[in-house]
Amino acid sequence: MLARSAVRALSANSRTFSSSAVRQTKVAVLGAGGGIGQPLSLLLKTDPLVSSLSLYDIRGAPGVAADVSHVDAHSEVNGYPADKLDEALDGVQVVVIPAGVPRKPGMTRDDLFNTNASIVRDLAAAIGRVAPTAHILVISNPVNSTVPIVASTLQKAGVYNPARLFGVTTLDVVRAARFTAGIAGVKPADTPITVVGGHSGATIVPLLSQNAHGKAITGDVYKALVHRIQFGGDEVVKAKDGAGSATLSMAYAGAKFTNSLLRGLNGEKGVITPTFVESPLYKDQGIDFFSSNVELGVNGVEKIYPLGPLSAEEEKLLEACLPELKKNVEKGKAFVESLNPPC
Ligand SMILES: NC(=O)C1=CN([C@@H]2O[C@H](COP(=O)(O)OP(=O)(O)OC[C@H]3O[C@@H](n4cnc5c(N)ncnc54)[C@H](O)[C@@H]3O)[C@@H](O)[C@H]2O)C=CC1
Ligand SMILES: O=C([O-])CC(=O)C(=O)O
Repeated sequence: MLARSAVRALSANSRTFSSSAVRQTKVAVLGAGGGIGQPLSLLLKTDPLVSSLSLYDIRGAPGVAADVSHVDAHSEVNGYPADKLDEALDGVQVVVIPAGVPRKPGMTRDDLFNTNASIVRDLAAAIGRVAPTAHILVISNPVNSTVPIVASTLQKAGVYNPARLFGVTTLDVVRAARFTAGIAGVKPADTPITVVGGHSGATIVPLLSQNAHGKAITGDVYKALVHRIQFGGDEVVKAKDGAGSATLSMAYAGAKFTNSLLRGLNGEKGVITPTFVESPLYKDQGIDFFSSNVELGVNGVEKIYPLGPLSAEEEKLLEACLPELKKNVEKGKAFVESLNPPC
């Protein structure tokens, strides 16, 4: 039988081993009381790479936290009301932001700008102050503008690191895989589709030709598939008929992207997925942010991949994407600059 002191030493060692083998991460959700925030918080609670969850909202976060905290996963959960943003951000390494208003039928994502721009800017300023090295995952629309708003806000605060800022475009990737698989009669796992550009209508560019099943889809079926991927959000807004936009599929996509980032931060190699980041790909055309395949690693963005071979149709989609994306990105940057123009 082992002496009691030897047992204590062994269990101390195994604790040390397990905590260094898998880095556990404190994650905050800002907007945790909302349609996306609630199911996203639940899914993050079940992610073994999350050690602690900080749930913040101007309404209802302590209740959501009390509820989610009963799930028998190991992470601890705390909820913070409107006046406790700084406490919610204390010590977090990853912040996911689904705060802001969703669309109603007849609206574009850009119609959300007037309300969501200042919400996202204020949250970014708090992150810059309290958790300046956190990785920030922006869900709030219009993503094409809210990501530049976060970047410019952090830049002003002198703490911007482009390797740590991500627009979450995973729902486009999820939809592209699902819709393509449905047409091809295969599993979504067989139709991983790279989606590039931005996250609204014509700025969403699915590269179907890079997948064997996607490439086989042509003519009117191809056109309808591209339209459905680009306007999948509108499909949900219409079906919800005034009650908001995609929440459950977005929570799934948000949890999926967060898990990819956490795996990268943990040192896993080869974690590659599309995300909207500061990118060199179209900087020569004045577009600072672009979504393409990105390798995620210990520093966040490790490598930004070029688009690869495009079909003639995809070249045209890209041509339509770039001017609209440029406008959206510039609008976000101008919003922050206009508040305090550079001398
Ligand atoms: N990136 C993407 O693919 C997608 C983005 N979205 C966007 O996500 C956002 C949220 O959508 P839903 O959850 O459906 O809306 P929701 O209205 O159900 O929830 C938003 C939550 O944000 C909270 N909030 C508002 N101001 C806040 C602040 N200053 N600080 C913290 N929390 C604040 C509200 O109290 C509310 O609980 C919308 O802008 C929507 O367009 C939605 C689907 C997909
Ligand atoms: O369509 C919306 O407003 C919400 C969204 O971004 C999406 O579902 O892709």
